[in-house]
Amino acid sequence: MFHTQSDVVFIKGLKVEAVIGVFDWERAITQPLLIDITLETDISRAAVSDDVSDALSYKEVCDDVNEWCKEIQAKLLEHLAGQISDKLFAKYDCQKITLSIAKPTAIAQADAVGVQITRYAPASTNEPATKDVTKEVNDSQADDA
Ligand SMILES: Nc1nc2c(c(=O)[nH]1)N=C([C@H](O)[C@@H](O)CO)CN2
Repeated sequence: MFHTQSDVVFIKGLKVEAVIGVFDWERAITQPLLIDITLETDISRAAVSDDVSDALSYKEVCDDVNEWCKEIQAKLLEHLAGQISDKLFAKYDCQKITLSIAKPTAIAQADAVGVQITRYAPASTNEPATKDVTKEVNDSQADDA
């Protein structure tokens, strides 16, 4: 089958205040995060109907991501990015997600530091988009103890 279109809904520079970081002092404060998200999704229906209920609403995504960042309170940006991408695939009809999360105040000598991930929708929407490494991590932490 030939694909004749490729559409995205994007969010640039979403500002979220959340607990994030590996150090003890970071667990006691909130820090700003700057988040960019690109969701590959078919916009044909919304383009014809002009009805937001047919669209993947960037407003709803912004509200969800803001809430999830505050809830997750991740240590690593990698963990936060993986969790958010899994949640986005579980809730929204999209084929591919590119997500970058920057910490603009983490390193004084840098404008921002962060991670960017690209993930494709799992074959079944019941599966997480990221490989489940929970057992590997638990086993290796048990070995270290
Ligand atoms: N690849 C990463 N490196 C680092 C992270 C991170 O989340 N991913 N986090 C930290 C600290 O929390 C740092 O932001 C404190 O300044 C260090 N490196």
